[in-house]
Amino acid sequence: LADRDGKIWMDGQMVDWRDAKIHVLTHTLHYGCGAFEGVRAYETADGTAIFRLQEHTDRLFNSAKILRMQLPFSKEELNEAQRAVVRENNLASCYLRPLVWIGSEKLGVSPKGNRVHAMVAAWAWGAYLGEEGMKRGIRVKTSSYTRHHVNITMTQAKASSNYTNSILANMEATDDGYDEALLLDSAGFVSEGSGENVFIIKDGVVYTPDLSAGALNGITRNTVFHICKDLGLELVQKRITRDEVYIADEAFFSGTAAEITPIRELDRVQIGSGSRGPLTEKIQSAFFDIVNGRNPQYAHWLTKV
Ligand SMILES: Cc1[nH+]cc(COP(=O)(O)O)c(CN[C@@H](CCC(=O)O)C(=O)O)c1O
Repeated sequence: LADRDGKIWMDGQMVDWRDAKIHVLTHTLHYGCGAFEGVRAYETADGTAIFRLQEHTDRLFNSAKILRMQLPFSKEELNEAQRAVVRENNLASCYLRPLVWIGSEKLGVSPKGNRVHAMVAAWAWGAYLGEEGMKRGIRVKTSSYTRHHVNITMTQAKASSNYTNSILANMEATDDGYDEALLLDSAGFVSEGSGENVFIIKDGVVYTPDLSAGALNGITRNTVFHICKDLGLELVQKRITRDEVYIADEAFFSGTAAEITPIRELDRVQIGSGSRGPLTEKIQSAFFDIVNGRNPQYAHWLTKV
């Protein structure tokens, strides 16, 4: 990803892609205390627009607050940086990665006195879990790694350091021939995927783990809440067990990168028909209508670049 043409917004300046470098003694590189966002821009009939930009920027600032990082830029500056990066790279649709990190003034556990930096990059990124998976559903394995306990890492922060847990879970699952991992919390209840929130559907009711299971408060998860309301589907947040997933009629992941990705089996147990379920398809279709600007009710969620 490092060797390409383009521009990256870095600490207030638009720099050439290949020049967007940091020193090897950068504090976050060693200790992982940084925060990031995953944001998507979609091509609408009215031009390219970033989906729920403000919510993502709000979460980035909340993540930084939780990590006791004082950001040197305002929310407005970060919003404008994201719009500019999409324009500067002439991207009709893309994935944006804002990142904030702690600089290289000194090492040692305490980063006090180190400068806090910010950057935004954007690039074209298709179906996170594959086009086929979006239609047919993917194969998921319950991870042998436990999702963070809510007081071991800060699960409402999209913190870089939280992702070693995700990386290991995802690599174990794909090494075992699956598409993604599903992590349980320290009490054994379903939490989320390595990079997604999870939903199941049973007898027409949509369920998702409540946030006490350590899942990130996903913006796409929240978008699904609105879609369920629009479709007249009851949505319940509750503790979910792995065997409730086995006997569900449908299941899917939600995320900015993953969008709405159906799950067709967990641990080689087929879920429902073993393919994308009918309600999942309705939710997925409603999602793409919204992000592509075809649903005027959600025009306020789209920020033109
Ligand atoms: C752990 C986790 N849980 C839930 C979500 C869904 O949150 P939201 O995007 O606000 O609906 C994401 C986003 N994962 C981001 C990073 C993916 C990556 O590979 O990096 C993303 O989807 O952009 C997570 O990383």
